[in-house]
Amino acid sequence: MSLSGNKNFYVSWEAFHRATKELAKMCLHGNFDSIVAVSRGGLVPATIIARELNIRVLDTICVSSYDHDQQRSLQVLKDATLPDSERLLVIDDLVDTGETARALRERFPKACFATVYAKPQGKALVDKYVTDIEQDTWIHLPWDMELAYSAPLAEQSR
Ligand SMILES: O=P(O)(O)OC[C@H]1O[C@H](OP(=O)(O)OP(=O)(O)O)[C@H](O)[C@@H]1O
Repeated sequence: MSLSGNKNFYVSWEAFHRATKELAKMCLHGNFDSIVAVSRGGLVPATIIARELNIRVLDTICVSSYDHDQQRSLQVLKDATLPDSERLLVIDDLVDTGETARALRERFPKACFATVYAKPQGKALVDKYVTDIEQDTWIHLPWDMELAYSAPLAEQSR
C-alpha cells in the first residue's frame, strides 16, 4: 500500500491496529519465537504482533537519537538480552532516515526487522513493512495525539 500527497499523515488507534495486524500476517509463517521491541515506538506494535503470533518472549532495546552537526547520533540506553537469531523479530513503528534500522541490523544481523511504516530513505533496511510514506510526510502516531475540536470547513476558509 502506498500513501502520498499529504505532508501530515494522521493515524488513529484503529488504523494503527489494522496496519499492525497486516504486519503480523506477513510474519505469521516466519517461525518466529521471540521479539525485541525498539523503544519507544516499537512497544505498541510489538505487543499487538506478540498477541497475534502467540509469542510470549519479548525484550526491549531502548534507543535515543538526536541531531548533532547535521548527523543523527544514536545512543543505546538499554540493550536487549535476547540472543540474535533467525527466529527473532525486531519490531519498530517506522523507518525514516534508516539510522535506527542500520544500527539494529548491526546489533541483530540474523533477525528479521519489521516496521509498520517505511519512508524511501530507510525502507531497504527493513525486511517487512506495511505502508509506504513519502519522505517529507510527518507521521502522527495515535499516542502523540488527542481528540480535539475541528472548526467547520466554512468557518476555516473565512
Ligand atoms: O529511521 P530513523 O530516522 O532512525 O527514525 C526511526 C526511529 O524514529 C522513531 O523514534 P524516535 O526517535 O521518535 O523515538 P521514540 O520512539 O522514543 O519516540 C521511530 O520509533 C524509530 O525508532
